[in-house]
Amino acid sequence: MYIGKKLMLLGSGELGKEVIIEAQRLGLETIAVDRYDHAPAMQVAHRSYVIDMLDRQALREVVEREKPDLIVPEIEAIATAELVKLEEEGHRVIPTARAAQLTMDREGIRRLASETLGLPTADYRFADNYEQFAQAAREMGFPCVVKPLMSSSGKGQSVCRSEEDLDRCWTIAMEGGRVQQTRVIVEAFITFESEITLLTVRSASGTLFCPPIGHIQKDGDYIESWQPHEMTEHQLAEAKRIAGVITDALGGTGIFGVELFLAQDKVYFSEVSPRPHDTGLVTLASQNLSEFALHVRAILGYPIPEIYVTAPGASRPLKAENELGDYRIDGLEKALSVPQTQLRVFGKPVTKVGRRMAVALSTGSSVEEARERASQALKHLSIQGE
Ligand SMILES: Nc1ncnc2c1ncn2[C@@H]1O[C@H](COP(=O)(O)OP(=O)(O)OP(=O)(O)O)[C@@H](O)[C@H]1O
Ligand SMILES: NCC(=O)N[C@@H]1O[C@H](COP(=O)([O-])[O-])[C@@H](O)[C@H]1O
Ligand SMILES: [Mg+2]
Repeated sequence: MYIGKKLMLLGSGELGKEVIIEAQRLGLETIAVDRYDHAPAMQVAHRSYVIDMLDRQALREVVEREKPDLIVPEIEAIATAELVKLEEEGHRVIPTARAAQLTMDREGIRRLASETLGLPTADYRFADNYEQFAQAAREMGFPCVVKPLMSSSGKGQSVCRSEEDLDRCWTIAMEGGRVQQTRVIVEAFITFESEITLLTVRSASGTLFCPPIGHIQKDGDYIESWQPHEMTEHQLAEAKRIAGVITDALGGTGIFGVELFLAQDKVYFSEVSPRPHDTGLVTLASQNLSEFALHVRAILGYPIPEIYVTAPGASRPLKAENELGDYRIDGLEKALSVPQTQLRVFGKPVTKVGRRMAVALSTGSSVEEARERASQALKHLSIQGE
């Protein structure tokens, strides 16, 4: 068997599963790492390890044991200081160890974007304890958005609507972060018309932008995405400018999900993932090369001659409503009877409230048709306890 290089994925969820599949298509040997066993990407990788990825020593041990050519972070919560050291010692971290470190928590990336690069963002304050938090919220005004520094998919996030809401929001933030810490960010609430992810690829072919992906979020997590999203010429130009500036500052090669809010006359930078983005799952159906294929091509230094939408597409994730140790997903047959529709079932070992378990992907002759189909397909799916 020809195996070119060894790729180690740090984080092995649904996004990583697709990365591993694409890596294997180009002949790579793949290793999946995560904090729990039987994670989605582990089910398709050549080998896997279960470690606490926030533990510097555990991370070093697995890297030294496998000596991968490429270390590919898939989630934020990794001991990124150790990644910086490993990079200094000659290991290659995607896109760069500094990018992983800056985006690991909200403070690094927000200060870089706003204070160093001068990109437009919501006003914000950081707070270390309840008193500072209450003061920050009053300064931002109500409503404002409260988030733990290290969390994703909306965990620990809430909108604080009034003085009376402070206690509730503080408790949510303290209970929802990925690590035990009290520091939070309080952001001014932006009333936007729509929000997008501008997938941006840094590659041997230069910096390329995918057509914009529109999405809707509920409780800080995405519930629907579609591509392409309609934007004015001015909005698109500004979105590309912002994405170009932030991805140049992070450097390296690979795909980045640049999250932007589109308001009446302004485009705001929200955050960036230096890796495939959940809303970009739609590209599995709608693009000539998915965001996962693009990530792998870019990090291997291969050319990307063009990126285009093959058909307008939409995605709808299936989220669990209960915590179940043993579960099955019902309704696949009906969902797959919807025209131009595919499913990805992630194979996560257990459900949790709000956990994304599968996704419906549809295309159509218009974004509206694709959205309608994905929503039809999703309605057929349900999660049952065994
Ligand atoms: N300042 C804000 N004003 C208005 N809405 C906001 C603001 N910040 C976040 N949101 C809403 O909450 C969503 C999630 O926020 P954010 O992307 O910061 O969270 P996250 O936990 O990092 O999510 P993910 O990791 O899935 O990208 C945004 O996409 C947006 O819909
Ligand atoms: N917004 C970031 C995102 O979507 N990340 C994706 O979710 C997985 C964690 O899922 P889990 O919490 O269900 O284990 C991550 O591993 C990644 O694939
Ligand atoms: Mg986000």
